[in-house]
Amino acid sequence: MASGTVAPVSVSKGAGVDLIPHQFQYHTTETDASVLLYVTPEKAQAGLTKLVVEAAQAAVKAKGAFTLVLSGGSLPALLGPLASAKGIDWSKTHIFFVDERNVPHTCPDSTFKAVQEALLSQVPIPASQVYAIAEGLPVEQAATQYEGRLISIPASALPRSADGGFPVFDLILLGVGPDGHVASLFPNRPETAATQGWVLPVKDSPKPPPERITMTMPVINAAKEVAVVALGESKREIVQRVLEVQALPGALPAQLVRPKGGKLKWVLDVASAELLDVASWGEGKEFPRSSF
Ligand SMILES: O=C(O)[C@H](O)[C@@H](O)[C@H](O)[C@H](O)COP(=O)(O)O
Repeated sequence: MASGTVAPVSVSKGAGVDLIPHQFQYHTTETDASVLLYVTPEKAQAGLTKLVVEAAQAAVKAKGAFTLVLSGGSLPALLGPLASAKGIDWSKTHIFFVDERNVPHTCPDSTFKAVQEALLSQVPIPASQVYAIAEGLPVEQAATQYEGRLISIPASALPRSADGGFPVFDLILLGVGPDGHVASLFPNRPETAATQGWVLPVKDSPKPPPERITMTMPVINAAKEVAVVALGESKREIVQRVLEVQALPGALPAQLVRPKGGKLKWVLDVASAELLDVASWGEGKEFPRSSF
């Protein structure tokens, strides 16, 4: 099929459908997102690795540094292949956490611990370039301390956005919870609606553990690129709601993820995309698409 032609996209679960990864602009009432749709979680993981490598190479070429921001949950377990990927200069890479549980780094709940085990322990990244939260502080102080560390990074390595002076990270990898939360920005919570500040404390989080720090939505939306990674059948309802259902502002925080000057990608597999009305993808909309 010639590239650029428009045709309905049918997504069938399981073998026999070779939906090789391609990118189409997927316009819904809610979100203009590029969807990277993979047949299996393994292919999605490979696609995610490629996405990170490409962002790293572009950033280092442009400014000599790559700033990568990670989420917790199931995301760290997907990062292993980055350790052997060609094209990432770890001496120029800086790792941050879009949110983090306010627990010791040795605690099983610690996202830093999960990322350390899955990736950082296998790559030559200088410890000073991994921005873990301070341990043992009250959560308000942990948030203030983390924000202070970000603010102290020179704009040469971490540029600031024109509107609001928020940090412009090169790539932020988000997960999405069943209630549509991203980072530790939960539905209808004041932190989610915050328009000021870079890092906020979260208490009584609906998702345990209860105390967290989180970057704010303006920081997420200042990024050059944001990828929301949602794989597997358990994500299919929330993926369909976020991408296809109009919700009140703040009710589905993932719908607030709209990087102003950047790219937004949803990394899905057939299982998580199963409920999407993909047939409408072809209705009168131009889909720059590779061949099937
Ligand atoms: O620290 C956290 O809990 C995460 O940052 C959180 O935002 C996570 O990304 C979502 O809850 C999805 O988690 P799963 O991918 O494990 O469902």
